[in-house]
Amino acid sequence: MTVQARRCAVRAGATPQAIGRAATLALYDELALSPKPGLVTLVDNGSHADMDARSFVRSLFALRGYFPRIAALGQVGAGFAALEQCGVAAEARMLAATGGVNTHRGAVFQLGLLCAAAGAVAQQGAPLRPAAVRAALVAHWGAALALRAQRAPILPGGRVARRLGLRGAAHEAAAGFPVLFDTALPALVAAQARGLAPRLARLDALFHVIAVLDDSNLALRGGLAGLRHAQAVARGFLAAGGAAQPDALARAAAIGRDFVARRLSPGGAADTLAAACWLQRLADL
Ligand SMILES: CC(C)(COP(=O)(O)OP(=O)(O)OC[C@H]1O[C@@H](n2cnc3c(N)ncnc32)[C@H](O[C@H]2O[C@H](COP(=O)(O)OP(=O)(O)OP(=O)(O)O)[C@@H](O)[C@H]2O)[C@@H]1O)[C@@H](O)C(=O)NCCC(=O)NCCS
Ligand SMILES: Nc1ncnc2[nH]cnc12
Repeated sequence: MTVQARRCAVRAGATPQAIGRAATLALYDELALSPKPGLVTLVDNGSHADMDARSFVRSLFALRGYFPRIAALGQVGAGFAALEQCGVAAEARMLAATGGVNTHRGAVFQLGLLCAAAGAVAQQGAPLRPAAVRAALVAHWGAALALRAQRAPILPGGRVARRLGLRGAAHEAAAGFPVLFDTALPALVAAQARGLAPRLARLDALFHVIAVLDDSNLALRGGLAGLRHAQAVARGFLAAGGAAQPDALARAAAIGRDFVARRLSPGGAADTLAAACWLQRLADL
């Protein structure tokens, strides 16, 4: 097979179905990571009385058709209104599957947009590199996202973020997901390059995200003080060596107990970690 033919064959793997399946797998990568301060894992509900691993698995199952669908919309150059309509319908399916519990609303938004951007890159026949996905997101829907971010937020998290002057999900998207591309993915890649196993590399990346993200879940649950506490604790964990520490898992579990005691849950950071896992999975398509 010629080099050119091999390249085409490689890109032929970047179908909306493959892009979307990678999103579902990446969300499971996130769910399965443990310990994860304040968040739901397969063995711990964190700071949540209303959801557990079953809620998230049901949610993933309900969203299994959404991510390929929105990637296909991106592939045909759909406008933001069509993406938003697709996302709203997916949210409804998610809520129906979870009995009204908000498991992946942020992931429906963040990973949905990213899948659409990956679909647009695949349509150009280009490799699904992170920089190409980021550029496609901004080029196709950057202006619409900037307008979307100006809309008065409806959700309690978005309202708290606006009141506190934080960059909530809508603003993070309008900025081209800087924490994902400039913090989460580089931290994940650097941890793997240092030889950390996948579990520890993902844990290290999660703490890098918690340390810098304006996570509206933390602000909603703990106010600005709660958000700043979580960020400071994450910085402390990283300053002590992060997930490379010999007792990293025990330290992360102790931080989890602290977050649960304060009812803190960095749901936005969890979604951003999942998106970083998804970007890495794209390289295999
Ligand atoms: C644009 C929307 C996200 C809504 O706009 P809004 O500005 O209101 O968004 P936020 O409230 O700021 O965030 C919504 C969810 O996004 C995650 N998130 C939080 N901060 C950030 C951030 N800085 N960057 C990226 N993502 C962020 C987070 O989602 C995760 O946490 C939720 C679970 O945690 P939990 O504490 O349980 O949350 P609650 O249920 O609210 O609290 P309790 O009731 O349990 O106490 C879960 O959603 C995770 O995914 C924020 O919650 C968007 O919703 C929207 O417009 N959607 C419709 C259209 C659409 O989806 N389009 C897709 C293609 S355009
Ligand atoms: N594992 C998790 N626990 C709580 N909220 C989340 N949002 C996204 N993933 C989550």
